[in-house]
Amino acid sequence: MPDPILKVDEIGVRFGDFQALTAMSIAVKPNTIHALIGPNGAGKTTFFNAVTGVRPPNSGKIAFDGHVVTKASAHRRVHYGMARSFQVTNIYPNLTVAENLRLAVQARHHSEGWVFWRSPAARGDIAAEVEEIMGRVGILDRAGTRSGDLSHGAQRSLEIGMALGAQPKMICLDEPLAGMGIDDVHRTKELIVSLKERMAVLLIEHNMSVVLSISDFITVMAQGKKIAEDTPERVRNDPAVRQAYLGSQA
Ligand SMILES: Nc1ncnc2c1ncn2[C@@H]1O[C@H](COP(=O)(O)OP(=O)(O)OP(=O)(O)O)[C@@H](O)[C@H]1O
Repeated sequence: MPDPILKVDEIGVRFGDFQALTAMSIAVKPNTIHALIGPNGAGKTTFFNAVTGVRPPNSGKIAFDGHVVTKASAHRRVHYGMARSFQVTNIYPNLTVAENLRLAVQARHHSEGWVFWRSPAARGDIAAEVEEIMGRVGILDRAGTRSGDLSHGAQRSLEIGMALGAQPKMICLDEPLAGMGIDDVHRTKELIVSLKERMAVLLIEHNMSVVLSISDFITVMAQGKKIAEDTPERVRNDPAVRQAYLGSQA
């Protein structure tokens, strides 16, 4: 059994007097899709923010790939191999798809201290990588399109592509299917499944049929706490999970 790439132990997040997260723990294994679900306000985004360094927790511990990152900056976490789709979304709408991706790939080379990326050979490597990413996320035919002119679905694909430019060990996707039409949902679902060949995927997603069909593990949250964690099959039949969802709709 491989060690988890992400290990979160009993973290808590408080906003003033409000305890938004209480003793949340999770272990994400390499090359798996681990989904985080729960009714609105359950604390999923707060948890993501704690994991990715947007808002570090008030208590508990977070380890990523063997490094304790509980209080580390978002930048340091990226350096260790954590990516978050919208965080690297600094998509420049006036640049083309290929130009945006080139910036993402170059940023990685730069942070690796590889100062020769301006050489013709390195430029060739970067161009090949950009092309490979566009192929993977399904926007190769949009290489020359101004990013601001992309459809919503293609823009989300570009966001994921930008995150892939960092060659992460884990990618955090916050509602990647939100606002997508049926075709884009299907394509993005296939893309997410393909990601786990190379990395772990931590996913917040409200589209339950997709979550149940692609996840290896599901953690269910309600009111800032973990209420269940299991395979999709078992989570689907868990009475506490049904109660949490029904309760939220009442
Ligand atoms: N900056 C903040 N200050 C105060 N309360 C906050 C803050 N951010 C979130 N909360 C509260 O923390 C709780 C958890 O919110 P969070 O956004 O993490 O839930 P969520 O599970 O992501 O919900 P959704 O599915 O609707 O996105 C909510 O009650 C929310 O109002």
